[in-house]
Amino acid sequence: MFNWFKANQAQVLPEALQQLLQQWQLPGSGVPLSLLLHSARMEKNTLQLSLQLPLLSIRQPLQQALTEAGFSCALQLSYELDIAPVFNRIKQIILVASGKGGVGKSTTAVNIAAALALEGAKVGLLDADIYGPSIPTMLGLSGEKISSPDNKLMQPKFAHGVYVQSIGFLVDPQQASVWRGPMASQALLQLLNETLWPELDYLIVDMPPGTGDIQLTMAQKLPVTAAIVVTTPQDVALADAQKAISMFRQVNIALLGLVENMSFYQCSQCGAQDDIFGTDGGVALAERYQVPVLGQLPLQKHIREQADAGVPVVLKQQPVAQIYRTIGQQIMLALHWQTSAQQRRQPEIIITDD
Ligand SMILES: Nc1ncnc2c1ncn2[C@@H]1O[C@H](COP(=O)(O)OP(=O)(O)OP(=O)(O)O)[C@@H](O)[C@H]1O
Repeated sequence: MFNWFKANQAQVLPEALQQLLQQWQLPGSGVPLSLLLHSARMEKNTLQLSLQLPLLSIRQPLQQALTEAGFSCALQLSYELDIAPVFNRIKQIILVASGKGGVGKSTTAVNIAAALALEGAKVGLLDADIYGPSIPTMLGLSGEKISSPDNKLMQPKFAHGVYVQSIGFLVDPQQASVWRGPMASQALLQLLNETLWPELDYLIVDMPPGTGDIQLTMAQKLPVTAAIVVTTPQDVALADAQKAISMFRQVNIALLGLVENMSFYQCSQCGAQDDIFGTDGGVALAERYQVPVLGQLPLQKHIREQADAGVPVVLKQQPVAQIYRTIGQQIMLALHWQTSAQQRRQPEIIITDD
């Protein structure tokens, strides 16, 4: 249970407001807000909620619910992730993988990273795709070179709310694509180790496509929190996605779920849909392996255009942006439930006069 107020510092919340906060659920997921609260307090007509997750997207609907219930207070959201870092100042590392190339893994990684940043999270994105580091282009950073203030550690780039490091900033992609497993995983570890990452809640790693030696070694060497597999719905991609799921199971990395990309084609003119890669293949695969489907994205011109323009589509007023935001939120929630109870801060004791 959480605190309604901190003793001696603020007034007790009115009963009706306590009730509203008890009952209110996150739009979409239906998760009770009360499960995600550290504390709630009213100060100078501002309701201050300290959350266990960065969830800026709830501000507007919650404010609306408060107004509708007759509370005219302002709303202030803050968060504190009670998780011990897995690596230096990085709290969680999430791999984005695919069994097959070209299914939209990097596009998904970029949009998820930007979606988490929109929630107010501290996010990093590490582009480990030695076969085609496309993250710099997708974040408008192509041609950039990494600088090192102390000639030892590298300064990550910052774009659209995300700290970025890419193998593409450092080496010629032609050269990197012929690396063998140990070289590639060594380079990845170096990128992780020798970058001046600030404090991060989430570091998203865009893995090279496939399930071979390189991917396996990388997955094993990194202090990974969890993974996501991106697939398209057609049979050839699904067979490879299956291998990716097996690979993570083999090395005991928790799989948060599947993202089915290019689930259907959506015409940018008339909105008509067509299942050019088949229907719900990713959903069937997820069912078979008992993993959640985090989201289904259409094959849509806006997604590709925004990727080429260096501004992830999630930042735009597009219906598809909401799908990425939902995926981002699901990832945060899944990681949150996964975190062991012991790791979380114990709730503070409420001291009252009676
Ligand atoms: N849902 C989508 N709708 C339209 N275009 C998309 C979609 N997803 C990805 N693309 C486009 O498809 C191309 C490949 O995407 P992306 O680079 O993300 O794939 P990948 O799986 O990371 O590839 P690689 O195997 O090279 O790592 C890009 O041009 C991207 O803009």
